[in-house]
Amino acid sequence: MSAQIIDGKAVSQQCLNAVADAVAARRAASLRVPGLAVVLVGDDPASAVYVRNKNHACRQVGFESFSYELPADTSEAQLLDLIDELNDNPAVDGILVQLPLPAQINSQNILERIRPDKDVDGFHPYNVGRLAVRKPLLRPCTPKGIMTLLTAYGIDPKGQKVVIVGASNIVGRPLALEMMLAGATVTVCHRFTRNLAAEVAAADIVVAAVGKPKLICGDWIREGAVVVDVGINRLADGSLCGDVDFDAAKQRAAMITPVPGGVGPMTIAGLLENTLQAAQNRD
Ligand SMILES: NC(=O)C1=CN([C@@H]2O[C@H](COP(=O)(O)OP(=O)(O)OC[C@H]3O[C@@H](n4cnc5c(N)ncnc54)[C@H](OP(=O)(O)O)[C@@H]3O)[C@@H](O)[C@H]2O)C=CC1
Ligand SMILES: Nc1nc(=O)c2c([nH]1)NC[C@@H]1CN(c3ccc(C(=O)N[C@@H](CCC(=O)O)C(=O)O)cc3)C=[N+]21
Ligand SMILES: [Mg+2]
Repeated sequence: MSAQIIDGKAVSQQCLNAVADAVAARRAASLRVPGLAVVLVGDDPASAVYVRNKNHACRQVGFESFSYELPADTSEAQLLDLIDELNDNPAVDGILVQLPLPAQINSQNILERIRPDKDVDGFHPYNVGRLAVRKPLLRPCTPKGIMTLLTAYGIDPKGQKVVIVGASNIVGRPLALEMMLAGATVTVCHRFTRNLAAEVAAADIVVAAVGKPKLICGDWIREGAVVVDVGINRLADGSLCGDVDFDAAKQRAAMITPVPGGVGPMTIAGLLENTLQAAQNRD
């Protein structure tokens, strides 16, 4: 048996088409075209790829996109000034500051400076808190994208045992909240988890978000489980690979997301949906 491959690229395209239709409707109603500002500090090549993908998606849906590429030695004060400017710019509906930031900048100070209603990453403590109390406003893009992808494939986490490997603020932790909200029984694994293989083997749905190539072995996967691979690891030969040993896992899973073409495009779709939502909320 070989798993069905979950096509994140195709589902993300449907999401982007829906956003594009909404933008066209706004234009027809003489409403503002949504604007997304993306800020990149330094010249991390992987980050530059994401920024390019985001700009491309903005063009595709008809958003206005503002791109800021600041030198690696930018100070925290300079970046805070830019955030203030974007917070006050009425053409900007969403602000995304690409993480990680250089060491001289305290990321949390930056994230907390972004107006919560323009926080399309959903990383501001206000938006995290709204999700935690089950009243989400802007939801973190990768967890949101994963929930959309599962829904598109008819996978309902309600009552299922979901095991999330990774507990970061940007993926694992908010995904645990999303899954709880959806009625799953959730286990979150991290560096101090004692028997990762046993936790994964108990899962109906496994999500890997660690950043270590092939950390999750194929023979850990329960027969018939759903596998969602968030990891984006660049190998020495330049190719991309996830956190799951894909070829082995697909022999056991019922469905599995590939890397690339799985969760990554859904993150971008989630970001553009959030930006549209932020614009609608500000009308
Ligand atoms: N496809 C997409 O759209 C996106 C992909 N990514 C990718 O996902 C991956 C994870 O990103 P991110 O969440 O930012 O990463 P972080 O490095 O912020 O978090 C990694 C998490 O994994 C845990 N961890 C580390 N080693 C182990 C281990 N051996 N066993 C179990 N848990 C472990 C850490 O535990 P602890 O908390 O104890 O330190 C931490 O919670 C990366 O490859 C990144 O590039 C990220 C965002 C979006
Ligand atoms: N403030 C902030 N918000 C983020 O959402 C954020 C961030 N910082 N820092 C880095 C991570 C990573 N991330 C990805 C987004 C899209 C793809 C993506 O589009 N991937 C494609 C193509 C990848 C490629 O070809 O390189 C795919 O998986 O098919 C990947 C990774 C967002 N992140
Ligand atoms: Mg930092």
